[in-house]
Amino acid sequence: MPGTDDANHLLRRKIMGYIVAQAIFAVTELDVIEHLGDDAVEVGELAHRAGADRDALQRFLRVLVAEGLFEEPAPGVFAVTSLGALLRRDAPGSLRHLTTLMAGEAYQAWSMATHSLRSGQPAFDVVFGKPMFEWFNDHPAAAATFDTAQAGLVELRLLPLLERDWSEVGTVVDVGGGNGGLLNELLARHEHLRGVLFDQPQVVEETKLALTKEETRQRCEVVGGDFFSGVPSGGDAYVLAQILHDWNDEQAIAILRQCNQAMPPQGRLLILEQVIPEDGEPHPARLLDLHMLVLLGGREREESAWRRLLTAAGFETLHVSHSARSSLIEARPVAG
Ligand SMILES: C[S@@+](CC[C@H](N)C(=O)[O-])C[C@H]1O[C@@H](n2cnc3c(N)ncnc32)[C@H](O)[C@@H]1O
Repeated sequence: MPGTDDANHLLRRKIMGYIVAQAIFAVTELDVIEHLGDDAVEVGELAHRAGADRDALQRFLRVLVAEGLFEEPAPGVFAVTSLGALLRRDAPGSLRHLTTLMAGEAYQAWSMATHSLRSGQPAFDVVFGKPMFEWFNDHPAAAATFDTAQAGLVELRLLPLLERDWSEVGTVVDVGGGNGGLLNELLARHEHLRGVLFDQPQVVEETKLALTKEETRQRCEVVGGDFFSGVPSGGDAYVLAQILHDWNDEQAIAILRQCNQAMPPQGRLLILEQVIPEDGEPHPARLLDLHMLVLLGGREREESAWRRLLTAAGFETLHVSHSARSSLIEARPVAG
């Protein structure tokens, strides 16, 4: 086709990029991938199963065939590719939860991205009238969806934490532990560990229900509070998973200082985040960096920025290990 490779075509695709994302959100919301299963299904039948308009579904799917999520082995017959199958609810490391987190309120916040560009402040607050976590406090159903999606992504991020040597740790405090998914996994795999789950009071009320295994529940204390005012003391290790990227440097240092004050001199701080590679290459963490700005005024950080932040909060960085899905930064309080 003439002109497909030229700059005009390339740029038009980028400008219209949110159409692809929205098409993915929409077919995910109608469970199209679940309705297809492993079969190739005629679009009329698929539309019936998913409760979609036949013509619209065919047009949505053809956009996503071009994006590699579906294939059309015969005209009007569709099947899921291995890429699309990553959105299945039961796929190991399913990315379905990521679509939940990118759609809805998050997507609406992006409509005011220029505000973030001008001011360095979160667009979410302008669109919804208050900061995101405060807004969630007033909207429990949306908060529950957010918490469930966060917990669903835990599987992707957890590996560097699980692979760590926990033999020296008795009690682990999960600061901002959400609905307990991470601690659940950790305690289930390491039977000697005791856990303290710490989050906002209204979040931990829900969390008590999420600690599914009775045996795990017995080894886990659930504490409500505000990590800007203090965090539970007495832990050997303090986990901050996807917490500090929600906040700007000043706020992140304030949270880190609270952890520093709560932990013993030989304690360990374990930060699980996406670290932006310093090489300038495209990376999902770079996109997430802007997402954190638009939603929360937060940021993703390069390793050098993490080290600076930790130093400012009275920690010594011990090591940083990178895996495909997340990085684990380990630090200890500086003596004195
Ligand atoms: C992005 S979620 C991360 C949840 C979990 N650590 C994970 O990895 O899935 C951020 C968490 O910080 C909690 N949070 C926000 N502000 C807080 C505060 N002031 N004190 C305690 N927790 C807070 C939220 O309730 C939420 O559960």
